[in-house]
Amino acid sequence: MTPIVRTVADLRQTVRGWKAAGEVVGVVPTMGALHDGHLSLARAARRDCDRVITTIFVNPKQFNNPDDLKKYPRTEEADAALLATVPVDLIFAPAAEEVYPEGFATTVSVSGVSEPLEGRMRPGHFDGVATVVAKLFGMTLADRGYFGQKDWQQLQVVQKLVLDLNLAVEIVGCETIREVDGLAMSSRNARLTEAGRVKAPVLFAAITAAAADIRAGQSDRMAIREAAEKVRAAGFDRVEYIELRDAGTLLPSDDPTRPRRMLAAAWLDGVRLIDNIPV
Ligand SMILES: Nc1ncnc2c1ncn2[C@@H]1O[C@H](COP(=O)(O)OP(=O)(O)OP(=O)(O)O)[C@@H](O)[C@H]1O
Ligand SMILES: CC(C)(CO)[C@@H](O)C(=O)[O-]
Ligand code: BAL
Repeated sequence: MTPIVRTVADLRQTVRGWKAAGEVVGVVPTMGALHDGHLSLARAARRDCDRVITTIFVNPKQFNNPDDLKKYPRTEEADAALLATVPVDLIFAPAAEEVYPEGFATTVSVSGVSEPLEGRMRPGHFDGVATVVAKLFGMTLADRGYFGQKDWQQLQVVQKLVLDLNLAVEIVGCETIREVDGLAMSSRNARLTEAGRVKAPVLFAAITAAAADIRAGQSDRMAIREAAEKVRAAGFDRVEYIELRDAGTLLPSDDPTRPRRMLAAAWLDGVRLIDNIPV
């Protein structure tokens, strides 16, 4: 079974041994409740690195909604069994007090790219993410960090964090793993009702169609409006946003010569789903 380490001191001791032997260390940060999306990151790390650490930590600082934090699934035993199939070398699963001991007083805040979209809808969320990711890099001494494109804005925030703070971590963005019907895998999908699960793939289908229409010459605004209508007509409770943005800055972009990304967030069955695709 994969060793589960709970303290930074124990983690450091193991990793220092690896580093002394000249080994390259990869880290896959997660909040647990693992699925094939997470495992694809762990497998990518396994291919590239001598040693792979998966962190499992439901980071209270990035939850702007206390109910969401309370309901977040915790399935450590099943997670460890899945990670043993990759396999990874170590699971780091600290308690909240280990990560944020009494007197903890630092917040890492990445301006600009953190602000629109998810940043606007989930105030404080990316400060929590940037703070914990900076800490996880410091704790694990990783050479490479693996993140999913499903959380596209998070990936841009982490890239900027590493650039601005000169962190010696190479960030690897891994493509979104989907269910056969197109729904992006996500731990929160487990909270959908059976009927909701049937409707959920419409989000991906609608943005895929909109991106194709834009490439074929339809106006950005019209294509996005049609996508939002499809999502609502499928029975989603609310579309928070469907936006076409510059893929790097996440600012509005009407320049088709630059890489652009369509990003979406919508509520179904009281569950907030997000997705994004290149345009
Ligand atoms: N379907 C997926 N494909 C690729 N990477 C993914 C996928 N889902 C999550 N990841 C990545 O796994 C890492 C950990 O994500 P996290 O633990 O939040 O899982 P999640 O399924 O996205 O959960 P949530 O329901 O909170 O969105 C992140 O880098 C995230 O982008
Ligand atoms: C990167 C991360 C593990 C930080 O808590 C989290 O935001 C996530 O699971 O995507
Ligand atoms: N998958 C990003 C982490 C979060 O939703 O809080």
